[in-house]
Amino acid sequence: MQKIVVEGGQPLNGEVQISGAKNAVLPILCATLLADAPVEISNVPHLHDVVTTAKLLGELGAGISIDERYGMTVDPTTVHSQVASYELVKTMRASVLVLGPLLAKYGTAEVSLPGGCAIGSRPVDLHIKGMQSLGAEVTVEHGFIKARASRLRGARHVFDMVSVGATENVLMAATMAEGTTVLENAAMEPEIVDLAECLKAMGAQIEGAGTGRITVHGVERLHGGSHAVVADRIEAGTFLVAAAMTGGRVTLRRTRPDTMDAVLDKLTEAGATITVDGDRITLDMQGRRPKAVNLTTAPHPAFPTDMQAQFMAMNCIADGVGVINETIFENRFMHVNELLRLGADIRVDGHTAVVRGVAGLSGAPVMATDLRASASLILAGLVAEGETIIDRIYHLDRGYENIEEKLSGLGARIRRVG
Ligand SMILES: CC(=O)N[C@H]1[C@@H](OP(=O)(O)OP(=O)(O)OC[C@H]2O[C@@H](n3ccc(=O)[nH]c3=O)[C@H](O)[C@@H]2O)O[C@H](CO)[C@@H](O)[C@@H]1O
Ligand SMILES: C=C(OP(=O)(O)O)C(=O)O
Repeated sequence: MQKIVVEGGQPLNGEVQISGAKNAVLPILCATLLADAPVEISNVPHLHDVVTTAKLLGELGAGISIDERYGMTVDPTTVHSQVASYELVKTMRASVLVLGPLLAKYGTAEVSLPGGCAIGSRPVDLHIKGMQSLGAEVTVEHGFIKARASRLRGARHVFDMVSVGATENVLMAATMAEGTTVLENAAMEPEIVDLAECLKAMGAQIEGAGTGRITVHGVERLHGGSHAVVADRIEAGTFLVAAAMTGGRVTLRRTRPDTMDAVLDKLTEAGATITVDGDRITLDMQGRRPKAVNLTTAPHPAFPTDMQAQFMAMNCIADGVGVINETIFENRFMHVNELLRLGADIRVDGHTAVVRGVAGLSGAPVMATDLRASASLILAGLVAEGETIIDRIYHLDRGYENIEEKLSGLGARIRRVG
């Protein structure tokens, strides 16, 4: 099995280009199922999850073509199946996002229940309730969500809690429903705005994406179109934390700074000088040690749960004590025990982790448990003395494009072995 080996001690310096967002491209690829002609998606990141989604769309019958310039064209006109198998859904829970498009377009969908994952139980009840509000008959049988509706009907739907995936699924379904849908307590993440932009390019009528109330006027059909995926704010944040932890100076190209307020504020609080120039973000730490920061994860625009593990790694070597509250997922502290193996001082009590900064970490073999946990271990490895060997990096390949090449380009000593 492949591993990543990091030798700590190099401050990062230089420029790096940020890829398209994993959490935007996955729903967008599912949304292409709604169209009645090919849809071209550009700025597609090379990620394992994108390959899995392409396989899923292919299984449904869609034609997929890929060009070298990070472009992907999905031709949904050949779709002949409305069944998403357990084999694919279990490896990537975002597969559940084909439910809304298939149901809206074909009046039927059978999608395997995704099950939980390392970070929490992750139910899909809110997705199901949303489809029921639009008039679908939904049952759960033999591990599958089975949904039917001759045509979905627009409705007012209030989400019980803020969910990115449920908002996306119901938004996609509503685009082809009869009449108007109003989604209240909708998630406001930038990836939802990007999905709505893509749907609009396909002819959907959507207002209010990026706010808590999204209004959708259903249309009879969606046509082909083209869309460029928004920059990955989590990848960008991960590189900024890497620069801050190593006392370096790094410029990110092709970012969307307006989607990153909470993360940029926390990095400034940690002592970094941040400069934004159009789509470029420069972080300069001038060799200083970061100051510990307190943070609480919450839905956008508050601090993202997908950056919690990386900031925990930074607090491990920061000056002072940082208190981290995780409010989104019930089990998203799996990286703690691995960071402890590197010499960190962290105490967990329920949803709170108290991190006391230590003068230095020491490299050791560690195991990645989930995507962002893997990133936090690389970050810790960049400052640890000696070698940190990270196992189970398949998690990392789900969501980071060429991370070791990008970090090497900034001067890190990192390599993939095995
Ligand atoms: C592919 C993708 O975009 N993944 C992101 C998406 O995941 P995902 O869309 O799965 O996350 P949600 O926003 O739905 O989850 C938020 C919370 O709602 C709960 N919940 C969700 C749905 C539901 O039907 N019932 C329910 O109880 C979840 O268990 C969790 O506690 O948003 C998360 C929160 O920003 C991010 O960490 C993930 O990276
Ligand atoms: C938790 C994440 O992804 P997913 O929802 O695909 O598991 C993530 O991107 O950090």
